Amino acid sequence: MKLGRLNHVGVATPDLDASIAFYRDVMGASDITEPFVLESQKVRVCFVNTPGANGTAGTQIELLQPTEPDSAVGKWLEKNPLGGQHHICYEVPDIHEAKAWFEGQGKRVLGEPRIGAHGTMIFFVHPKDMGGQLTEIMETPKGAH
Ligand SMILES: CC[C@@H](C(=O)O)C(=O)SCCNC(=O)CCNC(=O)[C@H](O)C(C)(C)COP(=O)(O)OP(=O)(O)OC[C@H]1O[C@@H](n2cnc3c(N)ncnc32)[C@H](O)[C@@H]1OP(=O)(O)O
Ligand SMILES: [Co+2]
Repeated sequence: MKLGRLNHVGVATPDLDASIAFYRDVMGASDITEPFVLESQKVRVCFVNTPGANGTAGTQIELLQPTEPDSAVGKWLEKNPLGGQHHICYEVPDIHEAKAWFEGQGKRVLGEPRIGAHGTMIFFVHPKDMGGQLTEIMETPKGAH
């Protein structure tokens, strides 16, 4: 498998609108997308775009507010009520090759690949098999970079 760029850091929050204000007013972010609901993950989500070098797209902060307490982010917030860093997402050229790669090393892939917030296929690898880090793997969008 060929590891691609760091696509985003997932940050869970109990209050998405307050977090948007924080990134805008405290962190000086000037490019924050409109929030939308992704039913399949039970989250309301938006992206803080950070600039890359020489005008390229940088890494994103993915702000996540659960729409239901009984969800991955809802359960995590129960233990971490202030919110904070929830997962990290790397791009790969081929999602099925990446799944076979991790499974071949005995890592627990959580469910089947599905469409994520960027419109390409994603899967998650269990944090207990990844040094404590919930890891999202995302197929690079066609034509990107
Ligand atoms: C916006 C869409 C999408 C995108 O396109 O980018 C997203 O990013 S959606 C993000 C939300 N979705 C997910 O997180 C899906 C994958 N997650 C899961 O399937 C579950 O959260 C989980 C990782 C399997 C944990 O679920 P569960 O076992 O039911 O929860 P527990 O609370 O019992 O946790 C067990 C164990 O794991 C530790 N844990 C849980 N979450 C994390 C985390 N984010 N980072 C690190 N560690 C985590 C938890 O603390 C427990 O440990 P112990 O207490 O030591 O047992
Ligand atoms: Co994510």
